[in-house]
Amino acid sequence: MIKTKKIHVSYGKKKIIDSVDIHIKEGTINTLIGPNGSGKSTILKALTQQKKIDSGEIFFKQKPIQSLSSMYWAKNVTYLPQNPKAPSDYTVWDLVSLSRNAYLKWYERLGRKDYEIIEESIRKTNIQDHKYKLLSELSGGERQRAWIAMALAQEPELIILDEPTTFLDIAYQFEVLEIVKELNEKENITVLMVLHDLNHAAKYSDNIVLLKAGKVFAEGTPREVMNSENIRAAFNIEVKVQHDEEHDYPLIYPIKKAV
Ligand SMILES: Nc1ncnc2c1ncn2[C@@H]1O[C@H](COP(=O)(O)OP(=O)(O)OP(=O)(O)O)[C@@H](O)[C@H]1O
Repeated sequence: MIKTKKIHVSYGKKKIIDSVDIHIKEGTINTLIGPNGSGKSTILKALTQQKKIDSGEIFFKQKPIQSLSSMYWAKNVTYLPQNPKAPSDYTVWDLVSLSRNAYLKWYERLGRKDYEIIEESIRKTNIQDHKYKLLSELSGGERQRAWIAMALAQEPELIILDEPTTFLDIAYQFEVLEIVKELNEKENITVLMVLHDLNHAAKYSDNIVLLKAGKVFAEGTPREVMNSENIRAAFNIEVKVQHDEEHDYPLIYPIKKAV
């Protein structure tokens, strides 16, 4: 679905992303991990054309992204930044309904199908009890679900999430990631996200891209990427990685900072 070929990105004279190749297969969950400042958000911004690349190519379904119209992009790809902002007088329903604009001509109003999709998105993200509440009245976890409902109502093929679990307690973190997994499995939405929690990345991803200083240090399945050598080299910490029979993904136990 997305393929990058040797992309380079800078801020001013400072090179941030250095020859990065990423392959995102349709129908999979992909996670970028890496230390602070390794370039995860910058890659998401490059993929969503908010940050110009110096060189290289980015393809969405084999087409160069710069050749795609903003309307095509709005219908197919949703990007949720780290701290998405909406007017404080918006209710959950108002927020979710915004997504349907991509499907309407300027003179059209929401139709029956739009209402159905809005209600369904609210239901699937389990936020129906709060749908007429102001966003400012919600907890962090509820607000995050409202944003995911908005993303879903857009009926995208690809959802891009930058740290969707930041500021959430452990229960909400799981809830949000379970919703993401469900959207992937039931709606076949491809997911690309940034996560900081290595165990969450290992549990929820089909493919992990480990970044270090703007380069891809390792890429592959959680089992391929999440080993103590890779984690030590990228994060400078000692970890124990366990593969037990019960879990089909590696469990990572941080031990201490590496010396
Ligand atoms: N607007 C900007 N102007 C200048 N430098 C920037 C800008 N945004 C990011 N950078 C720099 O680019 C580098 C990569 O930042 P980026 O936000 O992509 O990293 P990240 O891996 O997402 O980090 P974090 O885990 O802390 O969110 C950092 O050194 C950062 O200081």
